[in-house]
Amino acid sequence: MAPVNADIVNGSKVTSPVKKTLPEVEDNGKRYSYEMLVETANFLLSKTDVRPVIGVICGSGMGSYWNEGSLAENISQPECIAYEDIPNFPISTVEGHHGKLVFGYISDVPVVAMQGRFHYYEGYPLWKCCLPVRVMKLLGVKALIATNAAGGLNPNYKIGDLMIVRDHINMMGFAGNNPLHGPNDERFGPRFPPMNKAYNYEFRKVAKEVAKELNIDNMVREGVYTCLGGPNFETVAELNMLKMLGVDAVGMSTVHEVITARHCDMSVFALSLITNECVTSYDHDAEANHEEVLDVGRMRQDILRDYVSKLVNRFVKYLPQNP
Ligand SMILES: O=P(O)(O)O[C@@H]1C[C@H](O)[C@@H](CO)O1
Ligand SMILES: Nc1nc2[nH]cnc2c(=O)[nH]1
Repeated sequence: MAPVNADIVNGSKVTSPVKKTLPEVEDNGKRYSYEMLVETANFLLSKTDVRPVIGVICGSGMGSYWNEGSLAENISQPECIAYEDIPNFPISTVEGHHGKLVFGYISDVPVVAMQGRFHYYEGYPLWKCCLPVRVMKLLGVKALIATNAAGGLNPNYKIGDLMIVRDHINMMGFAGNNPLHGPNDERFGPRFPPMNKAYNYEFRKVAKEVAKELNIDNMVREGVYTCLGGPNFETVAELNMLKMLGVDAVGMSTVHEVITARHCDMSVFALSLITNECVTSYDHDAEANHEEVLDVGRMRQDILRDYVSKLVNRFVKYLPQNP
């Protein structure tokens, strides 16, 4: 047996890249009330004059890391608020991830973008990962655009493709892990919300039209996304099971955000960037890795920025009007 690495055992010379002080993510079962989130929303409204109608969640490689050309970095008249300065907000713990809300304008539409999202694998319960979605609702946001990086399971998908999410399979929910688990506050939405129209039909239709206009329809697909808890990537057997279930792309986010958004009656559009091919054979040498995810994000950031900017401009006419 190989000798134990004494440097690690005695802890004196550890060179691990892990941050020395890990952030606190435990919530000790404490839930945040409607009133606490109103306080958070009022704080944000007091810091900016922007009154966002569309919320954007930037996935890995789409502005959640420092990418100058990304969508998040190209919001006009930006006003940024760090998560750590926002009352009741979690903080981003993913190494290299930004953690800020960006208020401003995309195609002249007032928006708020999350530059860095919260993942279950960071240690946050699902309801806390989705807390910003409820805050967006209280800010007046009517539609959510959630983007993510995902592994392509559909054999026709290529690295760098974009997948409009038609539907999802809530794998974590099958095991009872749901962002709506626990007491329901009707001020957000009903106890038993439907999910069969989770991804807005008009938005998906417009997204396909815009893909044609931008001449990127050859790389834009439409399919089913699933979220697993992560942080490990999947085994060959797991991926083959998901394939049988009809999953086209696999990631670690979005599903719970979409459930939370639909619960409070926001319209939803979601887009996956296919960053890697899911390995469904034991003969295949490739291994999924986060660097590849980021590299493909960088490679596609200009296209994503232009695509999502145009979508924001077109979605605006489908937003529900105030009574
Ligand atoms: O935030 P998203 O869903 O884009 O991030 C995916 C899932 C993991 O955080 C990461 C894996 O590389 O990409
Ligand atoms: N679960 C999962 N998340 C990803 N995010 C980017 N690629 C992948 C993948 O292959 N699997």
